[in-house]
Order: sequence, then structure tokens, then C-alpha cells
Amino acid sequence: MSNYIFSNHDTVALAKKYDTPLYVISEDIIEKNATSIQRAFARSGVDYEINYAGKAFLNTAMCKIIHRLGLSLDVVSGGELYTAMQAGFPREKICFHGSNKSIEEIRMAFETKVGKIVADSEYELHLLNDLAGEYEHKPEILVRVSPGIEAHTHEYVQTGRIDSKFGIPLRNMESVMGEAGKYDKLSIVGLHCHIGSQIFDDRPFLIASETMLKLLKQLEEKGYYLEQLNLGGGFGIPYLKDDAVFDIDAYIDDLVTFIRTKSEELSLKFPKLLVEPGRYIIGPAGITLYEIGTVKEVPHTRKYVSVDGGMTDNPRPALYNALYHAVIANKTSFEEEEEELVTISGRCCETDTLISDVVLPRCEAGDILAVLNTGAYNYSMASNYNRIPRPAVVLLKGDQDQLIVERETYDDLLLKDRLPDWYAS
Ligand SMILES: Cc1ncc(COP(=O)(O)O)c(C=O)c1O
Ligand SMILES: N[C@@H](CCCC[NH3+])C(=O)O
Repeated sequence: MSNYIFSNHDTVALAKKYDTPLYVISEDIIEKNATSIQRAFARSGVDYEINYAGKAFLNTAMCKIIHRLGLSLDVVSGGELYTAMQAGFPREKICFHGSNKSIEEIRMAFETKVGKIVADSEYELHLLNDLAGEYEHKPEILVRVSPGIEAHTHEYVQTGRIDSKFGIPLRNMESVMGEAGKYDKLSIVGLHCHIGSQIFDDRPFLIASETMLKLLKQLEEKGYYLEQLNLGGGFGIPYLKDDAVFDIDAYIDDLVTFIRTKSEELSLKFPKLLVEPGRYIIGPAGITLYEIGTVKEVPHTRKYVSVDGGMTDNPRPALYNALYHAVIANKTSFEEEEEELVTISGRCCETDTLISDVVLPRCEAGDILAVLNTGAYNYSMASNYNRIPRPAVVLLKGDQDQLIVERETYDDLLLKDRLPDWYAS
């Protein structure tokens, strides 16, 4: 019986070699996804920049990959910025985001001389302006706007609505920005918006771009000549076999044509376009391997198949009711009568269902379960709940496989523990 092959690698062999649970990431798939966006933009002939959204998956190896592929990097915290700097990522290609950056983080961004900072609020514009005077380096500043757009995605990952913590509400933008010169220490070069994540429909992106172009025009009338427009990330990926596929070529073509037309209508210079995809690049490039343990049948109700990971390595089903597809990696060919409907449960002290109601070949202890499309927001959102160490991450490239993040140990869990004096002796 042949095993499940991911990016030309035998996943059962990977599970044996590195143990489970295991995140497996394919550099070849990352490259394919990133270049598909690059090619679509390059064909359109416009000035563009692709910022990989590090929040989806980031570590030093990923920074190296992103740099090799010629992408820029969007970081949202001091921790992500530190990782990028330690990996030697070029500072000028880093864009520093965050809805509530601390003063220390803003200083860190100035000191590390990042290329861009996205200001998320009026408070932050003032803060940036106050601090900028202390530094010679002037990062390009983009101002994040919440454009008031409802994207059809899970409510928790919609970020462009008016009722959102992110960005400056569209209607406040003119008064917040005031006349050019108000933020005299800043080099404000553009606007930013991000309407949400896991979006398949072009239209909300086009509506957002129109809104932003109109705003660019209004600001031009106040003396701001802003030449960059960052439309965020959010391109959806298919998690299940029948899910839609986001057509990146069609999207970029439609977007560029649309912006061309609207810019002409508004007598506006075509802006430099920036996008910030995370999930689209890394999501399909990752799978998670687990070993099946307990199989419990509740008669006439449900069969629970428990694996050796759970909401600690993939909190998305618990957080967003996210759906995943899985296969038994060591049972890829089987007869229909061997199939059964099961629910995959995690090992946490919670009802941490990873996948409810999935049809799989008969599951037995010792089988290897591969959950597909777990590259984005799994490793980066993992926790140590129940004092469970985080899994290792293995990177595949061609026929090579190498650890890029070691499995955490029980001792790692104790690293930051301290005993108060009254228990220390
Ligand atoms: C500001 C911003 N940019 C980029 C992203 C990346 O989104 P995605 O991974 O859906 O492409 C997010 C996450 O939703 C975000 O909040
Ligand atoms: N973490 C979310 C996406 C939102 C991330 C960025 N705003 C997910 O797993 O789908």
C-alpha cells in the first residue's frame, strides 16, 4: 500500500524520522505560490511590491525563503521584527505593522531602520511624529484606513469594517490628516487597507481600491501627494476538495484595469500597488502529521479518533470553526467498504475537535493522519496549553528534508519558570 506523498516526499517516512505531531512545509510550494503573484503583477506592467505577511508563518528559515524569492516582509510585532533582523532580512524591505505598537516597538523600528511603518491610528501618527525627530532614518509611513467594507468571510477575520479596531475610519481621515505638513517629521507616502482574510470574491477588493483612490484624491487636494496604495492581503485558499480557488491572475488583471480606469477618472497618478498575502503563500505549503491513538465508538452516534496534537498546534477549528481535509497517510488505497465517518479529536483537555465528520479508511492506533493546508496560522498561532510542547517544523526542498524548528521539550516549558523566595529553598 503506497503512502501519502506531499511535495514528492513520503509523509510516513517523515513522521518516522521526525516523530509526530509534525509541521511539514514545502519550500517548492511556497515558491510556486509566491511566483504566481509576482508573475501576475509583472505581466500587468505596474509598479508593485509584495509584502509576505509574516503573521501567517514566520521563523528565521522562512525569512531566508522570502528574501530569496525577492519579496518584502510585513511584521506586526517586535518579536517578528527581531526574527527578521536575526535572519539578516534586508531592513529596507521590512514593513512594520500593528494596531497598538508600543513605544519600545516604534523605537525598535526606527533603530533597525525599517523601510516602512504603517500607522494604525491618529494616536500613533502623533506618537510617530514625536519620536521621529530623535532619529535620522525616516521610514516611509503609510496610514491604515478602515474603509467600511464587509468582506464575505468569518466575522472574526473581517478587518475593514467601520466597527473594527483596525485603522482610521474613512470618514475621519480628512480631519485626522489635516493639511499636509501637520506631521512634519514624517514622510507619509501612502495609504493602507486590509479588508479581511480568506476572501474569494474580487469585488470587495475592487470596492476597497475605489474607496482608497477617492481618498487619495481628497488628500491630494489637501496637499498630500501619496504615491503608494497597499491593499492588504486576504486571498483565499481551498481547504476542502470542493472549495473555490482564488484566481490570482484574474484578480490582478481586474484590479490593475479597474485602478487604471478609476485613476484616469479622478485625474490621479496610478499609485505603486502593494499587497500583503500570508495565507495564499504559505497555507497550501504546509501539512501537519499526527499519530492516531485512541479510537472510541459511541454506539449509533459517532466515532472519535484522537491524535497526538490538537488545538495547541491548530487552534483554527476552535477559534473560527475552520474546516480541514485529512488523509490517513499510510492508507492511500482502500476499498469503499473500508471507509468510515469519524471525528478527529485533539489530545487537549477540551473538546478540541480538529475535523468533525470526515470520511477516512478505517482508523487504527499507530496510523499517521495528515491534515492538509495547515501552513498558515497553525505554527504561528500554536500554544503550550496543557503544558504541551510545540511540534517541530520540517522544511522540504526538492528531495531534501531538514528541521527548521526543533520540537519543544519539557525543559523548554520550564525555561521561564521562577520560584518565589518562599518556595525556592
Ligand atoms: C494588515 C494585514 N495584512 C495582511 C494580512 C494577511 O492576510 P492573509 O493571510 O489572509 O493574506 C492580515 C491578516 O488578515 C492583516 O491583518
Ligand atoms: N489568524 C486568522 C486570520 C487573521 C490574521 C490576520 N489579521 C486565521 O487563521 O484565519
